[in-house]
Amino acid sequence: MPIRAKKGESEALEWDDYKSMMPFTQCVVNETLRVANIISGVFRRAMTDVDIKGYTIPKGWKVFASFRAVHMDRDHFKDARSFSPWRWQANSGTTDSVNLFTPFGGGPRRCPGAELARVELSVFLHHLVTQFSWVPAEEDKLVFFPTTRTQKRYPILVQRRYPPKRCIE
Ligand code: HEM
Repeated sequence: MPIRAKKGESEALEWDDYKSMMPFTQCVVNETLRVANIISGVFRRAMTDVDIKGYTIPKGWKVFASFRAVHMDRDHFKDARSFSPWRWQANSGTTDSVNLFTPFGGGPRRCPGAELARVELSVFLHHLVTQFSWVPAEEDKLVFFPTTRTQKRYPILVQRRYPPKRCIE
């Protein structure tokens, strides 16, 4: 792993090491969170009357802010239903503002575990793809409603790789 190779044998990996490397893994994590986030949105209560795009959300009403609706909107993400990590390479992956990609919510209640979740996903993906290979155990089907998921939870047959695959990031 290039990150490990840059450090001394007994030197621990640090946050900056992780942040400086694995750029494509970050794209895969982003794309996974865009297409199949476990959380599809958040509830908010209007503390006052809120005017938005010609509508009024009256004080006290609850609204559901659907991240999923935005993340799967073709106007913002080309071929929105395609899993394409490469879309995150060129730019932020979206056509404009940061509010178009909010898998961890936003504002003062934004998920405090966001970076931990991302690093855990990155470490998991690194070990999965470098040390294991897999094939589908049975035919499965991808569905997009009410959320993105596989009908049979995508059962797989896993094999350890000998030797492990080299990481090229
Ligand atoms: C992929 C993994 C995760 C996703 C997609 C996720 C997403 C979210 C979202 C959407 C919210 C609501 C944010 C809002 O209301 O604007 C939230 C809140 C929260 N998350 Fe996460 N989360 C993840 C992992 C984690 C982890 C690993 C931790 C802690 C170790 C964590 C701790 C929390 C806490 C404590 C809140 C409540 C924050 C508050 O209400 O002030 N989450 N998360």
